[in-house]
Amino acid sequence: MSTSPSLPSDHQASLIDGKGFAATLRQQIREDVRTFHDEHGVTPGLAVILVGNDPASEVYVRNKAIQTHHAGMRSFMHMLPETTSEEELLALIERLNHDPEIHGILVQLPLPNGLDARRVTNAIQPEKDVDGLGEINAGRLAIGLPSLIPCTPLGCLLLLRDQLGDMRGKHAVVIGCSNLVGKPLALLLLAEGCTVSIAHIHTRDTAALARQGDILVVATGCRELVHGDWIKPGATVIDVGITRVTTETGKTRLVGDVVFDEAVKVAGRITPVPGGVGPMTIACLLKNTLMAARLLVTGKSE
Ligand SMILES: Nc1nc2c(c(=O)[nH]1)N[C@@H](CN(C=O)c1ccc(C(=O)N[C@@H](CCC(=O)O)C(=O)O)cc1)CN2
Ligand SMILES: [Mg+2]
Repeated sequence: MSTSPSLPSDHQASLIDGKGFAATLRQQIREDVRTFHDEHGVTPGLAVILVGNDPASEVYVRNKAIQTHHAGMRSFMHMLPETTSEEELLALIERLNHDPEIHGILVQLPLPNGLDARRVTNAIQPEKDVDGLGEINAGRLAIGLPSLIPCTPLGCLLLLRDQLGDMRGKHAVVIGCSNLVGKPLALLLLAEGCTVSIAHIHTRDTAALARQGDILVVATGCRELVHGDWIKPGATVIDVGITRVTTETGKTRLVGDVVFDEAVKVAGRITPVPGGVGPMTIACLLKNTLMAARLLVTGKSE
């Protein structure tokens, strides 16, 4: 791979510190939770449901519980066996929907085979759907109404706003069109005034499209898909991928969807993996939980 003639040969992108940004956001949320409690006498409560024993999911839900407590909110964990039926899961969600101490509910994904994620996610009361994955919140986002926004795309948006400010007129290329990240993020960037292109499995020349992006977001789950020569010199690159790989020495490390060592020589700014987008996901979950509590208690979002 050769670097662009428009960049000095020793060019290095600046790193977008998602870990630091998320820590600051969590501290702000902690203060807002205290103020909310002082004003309304209510402590926001988040219910997290994990079905089965996926090791990565177990780590994520444990971190969600720890960070919920740190933010001054109440955490309610429901660890269900792999054998849980859809009816049992739906019955639990129905109970949580009616529980006044619970303001946010999420079901950790992926669900074990045999459980219909769409049906389960849709059973969550839209006002408590802090993952923003139900059809009501997804539909509201699509038509530009206020909604609970999925946590990872919200995290990407907050990082991009912090880095770039006004994004009107910028060409944002989003590679990946999942309901969890790519599609909602494309809609959020459209609302920011970007011209948005979405690349997916059938896109003819993804590299050529990617090279047009002032902003390039990669959320495919396909490790190190994007090479340095896919990136427009000076572009802002957001790498959403997280894949754990085992090195020759037997140790494990995380890699993104972007070949970092190549991208860093071309991009203007880039999120590292780990420490980029990942930490924003849980910080934004806490933000959504406080927002849901505020809406449920006061009927207002601010
Ligand atoms: N119901 C949901 N399920 C899943 C979501 C989600 O938002 N809602 N997202 C992911 C998993 N996830 C949270 O649930 C998550 C992923 C990554 C991180 C994170 O902090 N990553 C770190 C690295 C952590 C590590 O060492 O493994 C980083 O990138 O720096 C937090 C949360 C799928 N499921
Ligand atoms: Mg490759």
